[in-house]
Amino acid sequence: MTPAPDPRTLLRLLALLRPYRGRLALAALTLLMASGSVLMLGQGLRLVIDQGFMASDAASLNRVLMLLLAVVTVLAAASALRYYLVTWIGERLAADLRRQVFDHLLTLEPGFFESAERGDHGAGEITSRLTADTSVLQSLFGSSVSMALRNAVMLVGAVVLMLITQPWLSALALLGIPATLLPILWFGRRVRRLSRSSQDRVAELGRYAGEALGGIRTLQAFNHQDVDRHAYAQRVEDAFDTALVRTRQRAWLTAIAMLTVFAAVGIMLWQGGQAVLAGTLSPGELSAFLFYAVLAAGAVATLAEVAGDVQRAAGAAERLLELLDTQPAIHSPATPTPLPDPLRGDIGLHGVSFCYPGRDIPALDNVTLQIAAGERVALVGPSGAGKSTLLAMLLRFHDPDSGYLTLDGIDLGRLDLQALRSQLGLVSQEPVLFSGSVADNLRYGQASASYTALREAARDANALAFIEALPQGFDTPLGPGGVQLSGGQRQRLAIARALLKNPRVLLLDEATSALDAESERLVQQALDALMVGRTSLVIAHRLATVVSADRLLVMNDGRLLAAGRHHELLASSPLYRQLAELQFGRSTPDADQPTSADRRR
Ligand SMILES: Nc1ncnc2c1ncn2[C@@H]1O[C@H](COP(=O)(O)OP(=O)(O)OP(=O)(O)O)[C@@H](O)[C@H]1O
Repeated sequence: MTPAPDPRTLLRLLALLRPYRGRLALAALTLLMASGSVLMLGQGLRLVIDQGFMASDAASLNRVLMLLLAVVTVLAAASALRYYLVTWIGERLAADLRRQVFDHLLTLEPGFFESAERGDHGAGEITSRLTADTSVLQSLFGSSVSMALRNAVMLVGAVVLMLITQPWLSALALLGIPATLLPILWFGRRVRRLSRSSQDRVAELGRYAGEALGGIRTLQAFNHQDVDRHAYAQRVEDAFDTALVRTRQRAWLTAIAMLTVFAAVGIMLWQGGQAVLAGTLSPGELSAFLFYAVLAAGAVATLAEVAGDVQRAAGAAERLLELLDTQPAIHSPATPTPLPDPLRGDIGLHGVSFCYPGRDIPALDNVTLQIAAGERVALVGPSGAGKSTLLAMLLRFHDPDSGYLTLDGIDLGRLDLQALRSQLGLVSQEPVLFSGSVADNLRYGQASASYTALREAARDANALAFIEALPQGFDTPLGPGGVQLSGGQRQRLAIARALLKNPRVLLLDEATSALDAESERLVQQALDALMVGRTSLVIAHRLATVVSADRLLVMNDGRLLAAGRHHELLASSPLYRQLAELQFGRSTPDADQPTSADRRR
């Protein structure tokens, strides 16, 4: 059972409509005019029968028919305007909400989305709130609310007019309406529930097929077709069975609805007919009465249906408002400390500890570390040592549980978040490229970059040749439906993007993915160009970086175990020796290779 909607939620939704007060008032007016016109039709019917047909008065008949034509014209105009205004308001509300929610989502820290993915709602839940829940609200305000109001007005109007026409027959009708509607509503609810479960089954079919086709290479490589064919067939039959149950109920509903509605009309005709024969009711009055009774019954049925929609919408509204109420855990301070200009780019970690929510082992455990401006530092350590977490803390994707990080001696928490991030260039292991052209993706680094600047960055990142070989060069679309790039090409685009950003500090998560020797050389050259003159923290997976870094930091289980040059660590750190042996084999590379500091000299 859905809980009753919280009135505060509805009030907050109404607050969203405040800017559109004028249109709302106009919509209410057209609604009243349309409902009033419908009610007048009943009176028109009475006059046509009593003054036209029964009195055999052609002139009256014509007059009444002309009047009715005028009423119908008002009804048509008011209904069209009402439909337009109400739909406009619904669409506008959904558009406003979508923008508000998306803008707000962009301010939330990455951890929020990760915990939502791991949570019981499942991945994609937030995007579904953005599309599905806003659509529910759009249909609530775009039709359900106006339907409810229109039917409420008609119900009240019809009942009043029935009572005026014939009180005792009205009493009979008012008892008859619930008796007629109850079985219909009961069946209707069942059918709706079954429809929903039928839709769920069909959605499950879509999900299954999507996953199977999305992973078609793996599926075929493992000869999994028979299992999938069988599993899919079972789901299809499931969906069919559910649809059949629904159809059976729906067939019953149709029969019962026809039977009860016509029985009720029959009873009223019989009772009303007696009154007409006795001369206490005119034939026109009886017709108008029946018209109102059917109108009232229709209004009650619609109201019952809309009540369900409102409850569903209340759930959607609550979820959306909850999202809007989520405060970003990571934000800029009210009065941020300005970054020094020029920024040196030295970094400090002071007793930093951090544990991911829901994990009890710390990802970083009391790490203290100073990195000088311009220093090239490589982070090494086994998988899960906390290397990526350390980079993420510098970007303030997470804040430490204890301790603090500094840039040029200033606590990161005291800096404006955008100012901080504008000084950090991130090239991750599997760079994310967005839909849009190559140029659009490069301009993530610098929105206003000229074509010449793009070319220069691409050239320094060893990406120019392959970009120019693409069908439309810098304008080639990437992402879904666009051109697919290789791992090495993506990396070089990401490097060009970081070059355009021109940050003081570079955070590199080197690609471990199987780059061939040529791509690896091109990527490494590009990285070397990128690192010149900047403080760089590199998660090192590759031999070249390990030996050429100014300093290597050995991490394990979130702790910083040792720091030093390659040959120093070979002597002092058993873990490093072990890692080096794994990477280089028994024969370690020439320890006397020049470091970047040497190269600069
Ligand atoms: N988003 C997350 N939520 C929960 N735990 C996480 C998350 N990211 C990382 N961890 C955990 O934190 C620890 C450190 O992970 P981290 O990714 O920093 O290690 P790493 O040294 O970069 O490893 P790799 O070299 O494999 O990328 C691991 O135990 C990991 O399981």
